[in-house]
Amino acid sequence: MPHEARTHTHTHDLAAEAFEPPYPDPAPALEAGAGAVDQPRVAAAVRELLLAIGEDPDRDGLQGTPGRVARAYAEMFAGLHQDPAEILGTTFDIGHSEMVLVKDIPFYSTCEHHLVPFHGHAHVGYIPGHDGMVTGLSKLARLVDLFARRPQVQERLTTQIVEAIVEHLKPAGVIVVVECEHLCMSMRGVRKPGAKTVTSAVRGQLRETATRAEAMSLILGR
Ligand SMILES: Nc1nc2c(ncn2[C@@H]2O[C@H](COP(=O)(O)OP(=O)(O)OP(=O)(O)O)[C@@H](O)[C@H]2O)c(=O)[nH]1
Ligand SMILES: [Zn+2]
Repeated sequence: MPHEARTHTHTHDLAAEAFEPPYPDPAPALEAGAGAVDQPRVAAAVRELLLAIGEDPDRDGLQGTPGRVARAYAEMFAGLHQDPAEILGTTFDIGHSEMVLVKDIPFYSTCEHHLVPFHGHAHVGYIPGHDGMVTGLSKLARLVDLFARRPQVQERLTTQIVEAIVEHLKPAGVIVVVECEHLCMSMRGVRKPGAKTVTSAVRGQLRETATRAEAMSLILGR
């Protein structure tokens, strides 16, 4: 199983303890969005799907499956109905102007091509803007989940996280690195279990060679 998210800051005076724990975290925002997936419609479609693959949706083991899948989809696609502004609306003015990085954030997403999972870790770092505003550490992990809980491709997931931070935190720089295994490449198709795809998106000061190298060494130093 994925290891726990860890946090690096340049200075020890950043009172990380004062914030919420970065991960794991109950997700009330997830429940708020769950109602927006049309569960009866999903259940009807799953029943149809079972018939289409040659199964009997009325046999004992499958009777509850359409409803179960509908509830699972409400959770897995809740991010379609959530607004990043609500997550990143909580900011703290602590006058911190050094890099903050939450790394090894585990997540699960769904490949939009095959509707099977892809999963891995996201590393999210930023340098606060001139106003020194930071967000709660857990909010970065929530942001990853928000965009992961949609039909996705890894590249878009990566840039959506970066762009949301740019838009809502107005930071001096942002870096997001995402590493995943795609089950559509493992369990079917080309069948290469263990192959990892790494994507990154970088904005602002973190594009500069030295700052970027520092972020990457923090991300890679396990
Ligand atoms: N760029 C990108 N490609 C992805 C992602 N997830 C899945 N894919 C790829 O999407 C492609 C879809 O290709 P198609 O040829 O339309 O579908 P397919 O016949 O099922 O392809 P195979 O997986 O090669 O069997 C595949 O190459 C997948 O590996 C992703 O997050 N990013
Ligand atoms: Zn796929």
